[in-house]
Amino acid sequence: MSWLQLVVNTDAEHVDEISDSLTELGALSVTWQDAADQPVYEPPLNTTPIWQNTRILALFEEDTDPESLLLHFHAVLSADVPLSYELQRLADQEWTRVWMSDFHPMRFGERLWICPSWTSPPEPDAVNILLDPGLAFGTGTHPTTALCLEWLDAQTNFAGKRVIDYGCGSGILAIAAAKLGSTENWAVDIDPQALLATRDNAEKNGVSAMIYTALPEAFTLPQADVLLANILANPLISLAKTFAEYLPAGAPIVLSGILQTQADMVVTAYATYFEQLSVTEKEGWVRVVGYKRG
Ligand SMILES: C[S@@+](CC[C@H](N)C(=O)[O-])C[C@H]1O[C@@H](n2cnc3c(N)ncnc32)[C@H](O)[C@@H]1O
Repeated sequence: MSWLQLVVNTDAEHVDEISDSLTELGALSVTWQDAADQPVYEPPLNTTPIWQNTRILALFEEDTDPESLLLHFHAVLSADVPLSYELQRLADQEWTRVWMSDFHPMRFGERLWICPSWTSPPEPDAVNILLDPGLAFGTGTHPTTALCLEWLDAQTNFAGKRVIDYGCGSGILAIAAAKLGSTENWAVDIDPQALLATRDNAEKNGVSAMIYTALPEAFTLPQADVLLANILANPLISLAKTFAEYLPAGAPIVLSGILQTQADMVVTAYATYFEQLSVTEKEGWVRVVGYKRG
């Protein structure tokens, strides 16, 4: 099985517009990464620095016609969007191999470790999550994931909790929550591939019994104790009211995937339903944490 991958380099301001366009064009998944953190695809030396800020990876079915895809891509974007791009054929195996060379155990906060399965956890008594890179986003290398993992690590009262991981990708946040003691963890994603990856990763970590997966349209839940969502700013803003309905008064919400320049608009959208909103920055990305109003 192979995939057609469109790799787009752009500046941080245009991530949302381009990601939305790629979704509109039928991408199976759209993920992004800070180019500086990702040595796999070195930017060409003559690339304007601003275009190197962010790299968007969009995966399409293998039988997608590349010419028609590029034609439509240009048609849906505004003419002044700064970008460079490259089309690649990607086999599942290749995807895994390129990441393996750059993936090593990483610690988040005091006790949470993400370890690839081919390494030995450096601290066997820590909370170790075994996670291998795959097609779904979420290995901990991206600051947006790291911000959520650091928040999770700082929680001391997860025993018996019900958690929602909205935009679960690899399931990394739901699995971390389960390993920290929460008993019912709902992993939700628009991408069926992410739900498969989450189930697979949950099994490898021995927490399958605590993880439930669902597409957003199939997801109904009375209320949870915590909601984490690492998706882009625009979907987060659209989902503010829905998320508020999933939480009782006083329950925390953790939002990530937000550029520093977008923090104010996310805070404004959530202030209607949540209070004590705080913003934490990491490498140009922010996490917003708040508590459901009473
Ligand atoms: C940046 S990844 C986050 C993955 C993982 N939770 C992490 O923290 O690393 C965002 C995920 O959200 C999913 N997603 C994007 N928009 C969504 C939406 N409106 N509803 C549910 N999932 C969405 C994407 O398919 C992707 O898997």
